[in-house]
Amino acid sequence: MTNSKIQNLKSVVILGGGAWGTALAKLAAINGNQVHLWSRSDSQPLEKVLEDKNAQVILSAISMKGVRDVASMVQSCPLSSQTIFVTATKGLEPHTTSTPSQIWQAAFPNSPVVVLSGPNLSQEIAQELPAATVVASKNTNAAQTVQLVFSSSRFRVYTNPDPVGVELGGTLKNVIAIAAGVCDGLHLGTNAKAALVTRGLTEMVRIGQTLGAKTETFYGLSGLGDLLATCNSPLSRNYQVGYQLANGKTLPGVMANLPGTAEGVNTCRVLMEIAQQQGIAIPITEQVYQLLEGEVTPRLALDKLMLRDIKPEFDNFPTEQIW
Ligand SMILES: NC(=O)C1=CN([C@@H]2O[C@H](COP(=O)(O)OP(=O)(O)OC[C@H]3O[C@@H](n4cnc5c(N)ncnc54)[C@H](O)[C@@H]3O)[C@@H](O)[C@H]2O)C=CC1
Ligand SMILES: O=C(CO)COP(=O)(O)O
Repeated sequence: MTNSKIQNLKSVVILGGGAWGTALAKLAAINGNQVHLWSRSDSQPLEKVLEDKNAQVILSAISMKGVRDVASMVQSCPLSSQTIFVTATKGLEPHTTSTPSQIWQAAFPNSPVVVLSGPNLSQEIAQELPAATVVASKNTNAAQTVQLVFSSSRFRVYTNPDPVGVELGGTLKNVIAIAAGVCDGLHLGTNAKAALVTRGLTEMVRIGQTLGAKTETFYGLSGLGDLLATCNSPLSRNYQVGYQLANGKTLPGVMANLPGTAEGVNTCRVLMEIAQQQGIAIPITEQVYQLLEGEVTPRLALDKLMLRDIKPEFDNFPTEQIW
């Protein structure tokens, strides 16, 4: 272990004993950090764990529906103002449309908050396969501390100064992954899949720009990288939702048998609210939404996308570059 790593050893508490929290706890432990994985089935209350462990880094891998409750539980615990919060949740809160990092930052306005997101299918990480991720924060020192906590020979961690972009990349791609599952479930071929994923990225960038993200971030690991991983893997729960809907299953039937959380289902609904409020064109998300609501069949959703009004490829292409 290098000197910088030894100096950086931290007391890390991971919140959420699901697939991702468990995988991240193992990654943090590789470097010799003291790691405690807390879940609501833990025999010890959260307050006691955070106090006993003197947590320096608290990472939340709670699914979106539980983030606000868990953040307010943590608020009532005595913590040092130096504590770094890390959020690894990929979702949006219904009605408030808040991202998980916004919820954590509002709960702890004086503490650094870091977003951890990337192409990280937890089952592959549990199998000890190599992967890379991004830790993003406005607080560079906090991002670098978290980078050292998780970096190892099988997990390469990059820092990034655009937490909004990194968080939205991981969140928005889940909706496109549902569409990719439909595409594969209908056996539409490689051309169709490439078109879907590429236009999906355009849609992600459009939403991201409206919500204050940097466009370049979407072309990195947390955007394109995660989009590629999730849209191409049957290990993705979001992909599975789309694949099984295309094979005639109902949404309640798919959700009942899904291992863990498919955040894209809820995210899609929140995105429709945002798009309507802000006037953003998100045609793929709109068809995924109608499919999830049972308003269209997978085939009709495809036809509606293919037969939209014809238009230029890019919204704002610099005219001097057009031949
Ligand atoms: N599994 C994966 O490959 C990855 C998942 N993620 C994201 O991480 C988050 C968690 O994903 P998974 O671990 O796969 O889901 P999961 O469904 O396996 O686990 C979710 C965890 O959240 C906890 N939780 C939910 N509501 C709670 C509440 N009110 N109080 C206390 N605990 C609560 C559950 O008990 C469970 O431990 C999701 O937002 C997901 O998108 C991100 C990267 C990879
Ligand atoms: O975010 C993920 C991979 O980076 C996990 O995707 P799913 O939630 O679709 O399984």
